[in-house]
Amino acid sequence: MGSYETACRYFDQASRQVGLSRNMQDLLRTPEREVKVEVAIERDNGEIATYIGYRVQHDSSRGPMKGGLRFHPEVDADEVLALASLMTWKTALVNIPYGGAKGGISVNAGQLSPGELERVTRKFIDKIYDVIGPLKDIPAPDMGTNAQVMAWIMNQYEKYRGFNPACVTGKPLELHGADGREEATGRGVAMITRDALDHLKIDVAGVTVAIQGFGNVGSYTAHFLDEFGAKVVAVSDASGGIYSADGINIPKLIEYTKDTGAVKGFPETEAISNEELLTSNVTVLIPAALGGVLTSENARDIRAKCIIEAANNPTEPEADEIFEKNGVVVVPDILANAGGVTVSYFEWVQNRQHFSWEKSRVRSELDRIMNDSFELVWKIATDKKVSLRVAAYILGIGRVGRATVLGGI
Ligand SMILES: NC(=O)C1=CN([C@@H]2O[C@H](COP(=O)(O)OP(=O)(O)OC[C@H]3O[C@@H](n4cnc5c(N)ncnc54)[C@H](O)[C@@H]3O)[C@@H](O)[C@H]2O)C=CC1
Ligand SMILES: O=C(O)CCC(=O)C(=O)O
Repeated sequence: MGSYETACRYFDQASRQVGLSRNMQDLLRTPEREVKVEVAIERDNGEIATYIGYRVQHDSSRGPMKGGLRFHPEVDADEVLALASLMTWKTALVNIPYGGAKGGISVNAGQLSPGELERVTRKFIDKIYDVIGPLKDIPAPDMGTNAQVMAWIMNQYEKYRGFNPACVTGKPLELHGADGREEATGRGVAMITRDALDHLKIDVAGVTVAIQGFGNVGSYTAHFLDEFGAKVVAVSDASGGIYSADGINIPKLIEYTKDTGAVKGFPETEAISNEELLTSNVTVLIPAALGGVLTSENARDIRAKCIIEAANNPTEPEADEIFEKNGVVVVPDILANAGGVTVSYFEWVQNRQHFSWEKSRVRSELDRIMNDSFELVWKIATDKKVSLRVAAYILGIGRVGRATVLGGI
């Protein structure tokens, strides 16, 4: 099943619950604009390399469109559309004044030199600068991109439009970034994990956790869960996984990966595969890498009581049904990983006001929004006797639907 078909299946389930008409469903699910561009650069060896870049602007009924930019070889039009639609429901769920968008380039960023990566980024902005902007569509980091890439985006955009830091978020602190954005998605995932465990009457202290992916989101999730006293026993990245029944020393692992670039070979752990990580004997499983990793093939083997979707779109609908039947609690991506876009919103607000906040303010506002959103979704799920995913979509779709009706088309 394609990524967008998966996203639509979840949208359809919630639409049926709220009794959305067929015409309204068509309107809400159809993207406003899909952009596909050639991104050609000269490589360091003088050869020409051509990549394809995408930006999908899904919905703007609640405000400028917002969403990350992914550099990964598997990026394609279907995946970017799916991710853009998730952004629409996510920004509505946490009630920040944005619509949804997403972008990406089908490229293996790890195989490019810093200079090549910069040229790819700048060329992409040359191709799309006229459709993005602080009041139109604001990119941010996602897989394979970081604060440096956001700095190049800002600089390139400003060559056309003049000083305008609110045109992109997730920037370095020295270039109008928000203190707290880098950690925000992982911090939000950890907060939501603690909220879910509280409702399940499980103490976060000592709870066993497995995390797939140890990039921005996975490593900060591990950091905050470790601070809360959880026992992270398994972690993986694209190079494979590591396991320790006694719990992995997360601060040391973070230092180790800064030096080596991978979790592989971390002392006092045993090597496991990514598939073994997913089925390891833990209470909490956190996919924090690619989409589509929990499938009908492996869902019955998952032993976790609770899955927190830090990654976007990690669960195929068949797997979701199996989890529901087996009583596995799944906190959906549009709630679990909304901390990143929430602090992106704070960064944009600061840039537009030319006034920066203390990190303590960023953290406390983030924590409040994440906790309030979780409680609201939990209540809808309980009242309507639906899964947390359907409840999260009901909340998001309801807000987008009402804005669309009030504003008109
Ligand atoms: N960066 C952000 O603020 C946000 C990210 N997300 C989602 O979180 C997920 C991770 O994003 P980031 O941490 O930003 O990306 P990243 O590029 O910083 O890290 C990705 C991690 O996934 C690992 N990985 C890649 N392929 C893998 C594979 N086949 N098996 C296991 N691990 C693999 C990489 O080695 C790396 O550790 C994505 O699904 C992204 O859409 C969601 C919300 C916000
Ligand atoms: O920070 C942002 O604006 C977007 C983050 C993102 O791409 C996501 O939540 O999936």
